[in-house]
Amino acid sequence: MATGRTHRPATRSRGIPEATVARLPLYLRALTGLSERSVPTVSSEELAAAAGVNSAKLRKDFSYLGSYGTRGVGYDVEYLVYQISRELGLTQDWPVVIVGIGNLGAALANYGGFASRGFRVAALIDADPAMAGKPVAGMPVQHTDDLEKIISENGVSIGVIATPAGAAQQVCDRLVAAGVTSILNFAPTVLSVPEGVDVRKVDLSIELQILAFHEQRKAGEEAAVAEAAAAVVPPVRAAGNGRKGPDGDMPAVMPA
Ligand SMILES: NC(=O)c1ccc[n+]([C@@H]2O[C@H](COP(=O)([O-])OP(=O)(O)OC[C@H]3O[C@@H](n4cnc5c(N)ncnc54)[C@H](O)[C@@H]3O)[C@@H](O)[C@H]2O)c1
Repeated sequence: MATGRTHRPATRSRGIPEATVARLPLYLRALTGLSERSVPTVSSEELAAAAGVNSAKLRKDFSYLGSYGTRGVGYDVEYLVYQISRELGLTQDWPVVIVGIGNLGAALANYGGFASRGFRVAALIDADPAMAGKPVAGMPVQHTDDLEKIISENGVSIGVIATPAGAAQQVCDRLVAAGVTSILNFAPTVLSVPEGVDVRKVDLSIELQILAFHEQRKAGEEAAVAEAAAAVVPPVRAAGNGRKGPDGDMPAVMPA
């Protein structure tokens, strides 16, 4: 659901294409589910179905990791979890700051899924002085005045922006100047960043608009099918025994 804007080339330095990198979290999520259920091995077909990916694509993706599975047995779930986590850099802890602790920022701060995936929320930052010191998700909100200090003291390289759109570029510039090199942007605006800084944009309304497009197309197709059905001339009854078939009007024996 994230749409990426990145300054990296389409193929990463270690030869793993960006499209493969984008699918690794899907495999990891499916594998984590299997691991939690203590499933020891999984076939490429099963894993592909669980991740919502084509199995040939999955095998090709895993070949970049040097993982080929064992014929008749499949892939070792735990080892694959380790391999993908290592490839994504999740075997280390990533401190993250969230800037803009309104409705969305607070919801993100309260989301337990970051920590379980190796992302530690190191600080919550907001420009509203009235929020400073107030606890959200068990942490005191800190004022933007201290943004640079917080980034440097916590060695933060990933920043999450959940401010209004009008403030996002300025927040982004400060994060980048303070040393952040990856940004997850929830604000509905396009951010400009220097070379070497990765930006991922999440916009649920864009996802909904895409679904609306498909809904509209489905409705159009249904209308066309209904129109075509209405236009069909009833079949001519076969000359012959005059008996009706099991479908009522249809003759039991269709004319050649
Ligand atoms: N991507 C999505 O799918 C999605 C979904 C919901 C909201 N949003 C966007 O997320 C953003 C936040 O939405 P919300 O409903 O939480 O808004 P909100 O008004 O509840 O919260 C915004 C917070 O940002 C703070 N803020 C404002 N300027 C700031 C600055 N310069 N530095 C630091 N903090 C600052 C405010 O004090 C406030 O606490 C909006 O841009 C909204 O459009 C995106």
